Amino acid sequence: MTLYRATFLHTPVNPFHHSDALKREDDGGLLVQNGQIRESGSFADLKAAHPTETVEDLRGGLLLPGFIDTHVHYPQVRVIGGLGVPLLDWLDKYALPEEARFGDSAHAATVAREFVSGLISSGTTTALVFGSHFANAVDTLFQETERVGLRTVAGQVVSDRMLRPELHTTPERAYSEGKALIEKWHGKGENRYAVTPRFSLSASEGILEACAALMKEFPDVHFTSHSNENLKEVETVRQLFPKSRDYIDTYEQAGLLGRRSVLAHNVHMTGRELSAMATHSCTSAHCPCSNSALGSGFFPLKRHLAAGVRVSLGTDVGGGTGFSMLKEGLQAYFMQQLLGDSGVALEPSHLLYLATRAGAEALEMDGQIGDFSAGKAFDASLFQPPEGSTMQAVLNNAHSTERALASLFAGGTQADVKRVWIGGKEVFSRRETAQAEPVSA
Ligand SMILES: O=c1[nH]c(=O)c2nc[nH]c2[nH]1
Ligand SMILES: [Zn+2]
Repeated sequence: MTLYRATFLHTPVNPFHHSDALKREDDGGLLVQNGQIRESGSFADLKAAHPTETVEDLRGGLLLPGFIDTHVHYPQVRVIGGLGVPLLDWLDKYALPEEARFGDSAHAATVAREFVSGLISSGTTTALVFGSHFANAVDTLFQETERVGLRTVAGQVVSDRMLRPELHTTPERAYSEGKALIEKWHGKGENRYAVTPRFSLSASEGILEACAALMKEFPDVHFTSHSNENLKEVETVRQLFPKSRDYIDTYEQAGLLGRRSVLAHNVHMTGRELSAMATHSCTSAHCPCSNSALGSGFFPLKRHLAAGVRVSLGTDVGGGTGFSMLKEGLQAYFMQQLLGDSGVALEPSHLLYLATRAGAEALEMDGQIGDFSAGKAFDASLFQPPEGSTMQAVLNNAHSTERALASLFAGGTQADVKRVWIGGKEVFSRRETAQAEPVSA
């Protein structure tokens, strides 16, 4: 066993429901055996109870549960920064031309490495990933996540209209390729499968039926898609599905909504859509950097909370601006502040929860990951700014651990991630003199 000694923070319960949800140990201890936290508390108590265990001293930084990114696109790493256009133009101009390249297996493999290392070097240890339209590229992604050890829920993206011909499939192929990927990867190591129609705009009823058939056959797979992101998209979906009551209903009628369903964005929601999401116990993945970059709008967090809809956080790379969940937390905070009375005044506890435990709940993995309670996997990121950096001065002089956490969300970047563990295995360690690189498996 290893006894980690660190200043740590976590949110074992939901701060939107419990005012004292943020737990912190200024001189804490986490006793880890076979990748699992056995005991969690103050270092002095754990040391007294286990005097002979090896101590690993992580003091000098902040140890947080690994981030859980619940909406991120594997084939969009290289289009980060396509600014200045709204969603549908952004897809045509930036995302889809790049995604069409993933039929090339060498390109898919190179970007899979860029993608996985981008996530873990940002402190993300679990991700719900929009895969590629090409089954081979999804297979390549799973090989890379398995090699590195990233906890991954991912799937082949399926569509049969309004994108580009090379990205279109048929309901029959969507079913057969999805089934083969599920049989190969779902439940293998830390990989799980998510049935992933791109969005109702590009998915006929036939594609949604094929998705539903997969979910019926494999009831414990996940479901993810986009919804209600952009007003032009919402209007087009309304015209394409005249029998549906609204956007959410296109998925609901197909039988795709449930406890393991995560819908990204949900910026433009009717009251009925929010109650349908609450009824089906699904999650909204809020992607504030993407919503800002694409001018999609303000996420109605207050209405989600009032309706009892789960909310988690996603970077939405590459509509989003990078892999940092710290930046997403800050942007979520900014946008809620700008909403005035219609916004929610987010505190550091909310930001940490949204970036960690909320994602675990969205994926129904909260019994396993998301915080530092005993029984959870040791998925953790050590934030320790480089010597001489501004962030080091700020953290070293913070008046409290909670203030340090707020400062980390305000100014922390990938450069501040020093070490990352998944299931007790170190998957990233910053080189002090060279570019950050993942530790190979
Ligand atoms: O932010 C987004 N990124 C995408 O790639 C996409 N596809 C459909 N809808 C989308 N929204
Ligand atoms: Zn997206």
